[in-house]
Amino acid sequence: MREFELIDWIRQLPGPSRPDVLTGIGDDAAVLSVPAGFDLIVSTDTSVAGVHFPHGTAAYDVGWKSLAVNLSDLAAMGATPAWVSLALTLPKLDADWLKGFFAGFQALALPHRLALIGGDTTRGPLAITITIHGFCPNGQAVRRRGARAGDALIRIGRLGLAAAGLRWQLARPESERASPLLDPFEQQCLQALNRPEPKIGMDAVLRTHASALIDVSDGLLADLMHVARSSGVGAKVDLDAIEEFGWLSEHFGSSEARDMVTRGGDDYALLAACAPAQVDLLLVAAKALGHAASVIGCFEAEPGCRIHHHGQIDTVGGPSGYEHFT
Ligand SMILES: Nc1ncnc2c1ncn2[C@@H]1O[C@H](COP(=O)(O)OP(=O)(O)OP(=O)(O)O)[C@@H](O)[C@H]1O
Ligand SMILES: Cc1ncc(C[n+]2csc(CCOP(=O)(O)O)c2C)c(N)n1
Ligand SMILES: [Mg+2]
Repeated sequence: MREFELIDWIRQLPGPSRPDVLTGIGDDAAVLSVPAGFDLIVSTDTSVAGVHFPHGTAAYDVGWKSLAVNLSDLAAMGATPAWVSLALTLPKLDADWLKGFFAGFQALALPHRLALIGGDTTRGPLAITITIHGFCPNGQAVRRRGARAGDALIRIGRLGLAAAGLRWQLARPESERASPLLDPFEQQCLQALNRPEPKIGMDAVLRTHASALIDVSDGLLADLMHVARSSGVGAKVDLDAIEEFGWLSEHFGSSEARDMVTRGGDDYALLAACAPAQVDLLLVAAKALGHAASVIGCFEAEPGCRIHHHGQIDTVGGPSGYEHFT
């Protein structure tokens, strides 16, 4: 297969019919029409082999996760996704790998009516960069900066399981990392790492009831700190309210479990600030879509983040999540 054959093959993959794509793959640039009354919401995320996913990860999972992390950023704005562009850097053109990658990519793109509108293909160490575009009714995107003291802190999605999955995955030889794990809890954690479920489909509810939103990519505390700082408030997290902490403690002990839940990252859960009167509406909507959702703390006037655990209060200092270049 050659570069242009690959692009022709990508072009004929099934996609949703979207009248807002005036020109898609095949010209110097895509031509797109933003519906009247909506803001365009845009986000980019790169996934690099050995950095964002272990070497040896199944091609399907690489395709799924590269798109899932981008969908998660749009969910975290209360936006409805519409278009993606895909920049692929590949060490070689391997037809089987590409079929697997696009099967994983399409498994998310098709049900969410996402059109692939263009991209770029180059040779180099395996890396995937996706730019995702979506819409929000004018002025209604949910920002990081709207949390108020007294708001509840809600999580939508599991925390810490992906970090455990990463631990187990990195302990296996590269050649075995594309196969499932036998133990059901280990397999659940591996699934959380490789196939994060973006919290798409509750954008309207989030726009109505969330005062601030973020998705957890770097770690619960790191991303919570972004919301707290942007909003000019502080936050408290009750570790005992996160049931995964108990599950992980059984496997790793409470100190490592706490690190996985609070600093592990790769969760792609949403954190929402929400006025107490609206909490139940948000939780019901999230659970109706099958997501784990609960109140895990609250926002407070005092700046900084505090963790409550067994009646003890710790103030968060130092690195609180994943950082490149450390
Ligand atoms: N190289 C860059 N040039 C311009 N803006 C950037 C660059 N890298 C990041 N940004 C911007 O900085 C802000 C924070 O980026 P970051 O990658 O931390 O996003 P995030 O959504 O918090 O995290 P994640 O990428 O893990 O989902 C975003 O507005 C992003 O667009
Ligand atoms: C092999 C391997 N090593 C480490 C990790 C953990 N990890 C990498 S990037 C990141 C934060 C999100 O990235 P970004 O901030 O670039 O969006 C996390 C938690 C992984 N998934 N795979
Ligand atoms: Mg984000």
